[in-house]
Amino acid sequence: MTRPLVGVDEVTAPDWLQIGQQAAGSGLRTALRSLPGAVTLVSSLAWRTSRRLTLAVVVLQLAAGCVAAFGLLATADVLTALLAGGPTPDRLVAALPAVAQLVALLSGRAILDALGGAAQSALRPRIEQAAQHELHRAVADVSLIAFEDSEYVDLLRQGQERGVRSIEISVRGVADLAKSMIQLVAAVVTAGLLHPLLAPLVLFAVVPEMLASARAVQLQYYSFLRMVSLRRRQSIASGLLTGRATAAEMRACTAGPALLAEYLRISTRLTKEAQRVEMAKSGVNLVGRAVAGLGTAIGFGVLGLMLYADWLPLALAGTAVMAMRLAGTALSNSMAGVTQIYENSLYIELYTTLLEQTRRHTTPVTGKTAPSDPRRISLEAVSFTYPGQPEPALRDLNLVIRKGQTVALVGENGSGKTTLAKLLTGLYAPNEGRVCWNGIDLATVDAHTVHDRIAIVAQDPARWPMSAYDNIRIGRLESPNDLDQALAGSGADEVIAELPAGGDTVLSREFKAGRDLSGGQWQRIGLARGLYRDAPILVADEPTAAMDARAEQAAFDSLRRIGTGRTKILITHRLVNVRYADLIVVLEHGRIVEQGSHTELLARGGVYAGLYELQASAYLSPDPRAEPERLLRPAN
Ligand SMILES: Nc1ncnc2c1ncn2[C@@H]1O[C@H](COP(=O)(O)OP(=O)(O)OP(=O)(O)O)[C@@H](O)[C@H]1O
Repeated sequence: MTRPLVGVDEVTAPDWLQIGQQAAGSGLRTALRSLPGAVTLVSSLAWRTSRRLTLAVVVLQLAAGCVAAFGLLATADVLTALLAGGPTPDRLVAALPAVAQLVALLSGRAILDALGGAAQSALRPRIEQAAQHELHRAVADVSLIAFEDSEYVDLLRQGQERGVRSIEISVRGVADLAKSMIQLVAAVVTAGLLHPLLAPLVLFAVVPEMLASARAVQLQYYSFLRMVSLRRRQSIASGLLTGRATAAEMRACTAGPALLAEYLRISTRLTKEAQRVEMAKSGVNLVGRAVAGLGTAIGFGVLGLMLYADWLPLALAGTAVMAMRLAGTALSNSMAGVTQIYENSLYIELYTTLLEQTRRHTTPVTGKTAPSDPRRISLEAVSFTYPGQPEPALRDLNLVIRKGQTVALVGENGSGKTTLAKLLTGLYAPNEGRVCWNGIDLATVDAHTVHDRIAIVAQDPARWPMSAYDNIRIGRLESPNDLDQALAGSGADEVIAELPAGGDTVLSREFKAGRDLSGGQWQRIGLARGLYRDAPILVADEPTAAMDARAEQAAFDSLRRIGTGRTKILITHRLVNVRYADLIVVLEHGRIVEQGSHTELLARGGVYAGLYELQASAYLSPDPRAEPERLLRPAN
């Protein structure tokens, strides 16, 4: 097989996939045992969503089932009257009260069915909304590091897409199952009342079909689990082919045909798998139906024998046939309900697993708050490894930052600057050691109280599909601040002045009247957001990488000007901008190799001095072409 162009062919299945495989591979009995869990989840969600509607659905279904039983008994009365002795007109007249009763019952059932359907239709979207809301609420609080765990991210997508939809579908399954079970009981009891032998007879035909459809569902789910990784690659490839982010480079690199071929390769494998599963399912269903047909024939045979042996009057035999038909329909409807719930219960399991994992990735609420204006931020023997990575990104770090200091984190690509900033601000928790504010371990306080004290200006700021003003205000929506100061300090005022509707222009091309910005313009908006947030700790991670020289100068000037009481952590590769920092921390391969002021570090002549001189010489050299060798030599 050729090496995939997009992603990798996953060799090890994610943990949540194995949970699903256990469920799908454990045979019908275990599968049936998983039903109560799904029914309970759906019912409790329904109950929490709307007690009134849930009660209405239950009562109406129950009533419809009872009416069906009485309908059967009324049918027996009609047939008994019609098949009794005497002249036909007399028999017809005698049957009239039972006929009227039957008509009333049939009409009643139709009304109950309609009302039950209406109550169910009103309940279903509400349950879906409740399930979605529960999930969103849980995921909104999940620790940031969870998004670095590819298994969790995959489970999140699958559980959200399929899990929530499956809950909605299962509501119908549960309601149908309840209704048809009631009808089935009514039919079996009525048949048993007519003759005890008739009760088991009505079940004969449907059991094989039931077993077959359960097996077919298992096959389908197995296939879904096997193809998860491939399906993810398919959706990524499709996004690359049609997405805006890659549109320009795809054309400029003429990568379209290669991506198209990759998409075709993946989708062909998926199509073949789908065909294979459909064939297997058809085979299983065919066998089930053949055996079910045999069961029906045996049922009718036994009924014929009972008539022949005179164990049953003809009128009751007629009712028995109707009871068999009702039971048959009810049983196959129950089976459809069971199948629907079973099929969806496997996906609902994804939803519940997702909720569990989300809670596992969420730091429990302790009720303790982080210091509101930390005087001292300290790292004590901190190490940090990204989930699933063999090597730590940061090792054994010790560092103290004091309130009001400007601290610059410098180092080559991948040295750990961004990761360190995330640890200092409580966005990530260390695997070893402690990150403390005023001596309080951040692991012991509620995460949102830590987040409340920080502002992040990212290199690639979030591009909210909102107005330009709201893109800045989202920095602190709950307590409005001085927008003008943030606009002027970041240069975002110049960006907004050029927008067609000023600050009210929506910054997204997904909307007709929306506008997009250049990378540097977005950085100005991101900086304005950070300034507007006005938090005691500000992290600026390559905040000016895409800005022009004048904007960069202005941005660093305003970062320098902002409140002396605020602690600023700057990450930048342009060392000219960090000379004024109170503390410069130099990272190499996840370790702090130097720290001190600009003058101290230059005097030391170490890594920082080497990097600084390299950059400075690039500007100072009268003719850079004359000595390219020296400029490119790594610092020692
Ligand atoms: N999400 C992630 N999952 C796994 N490893 C990561 C992740 N993000 C970063 N790393 C790894 O952690 C190390 C530190 O990365 P980090 O982004 O902190 O470096 P950096 O110094 O900020 O780099 P740059 O200057 O390029 O922004 C690198 O080896 C990087 O490959």
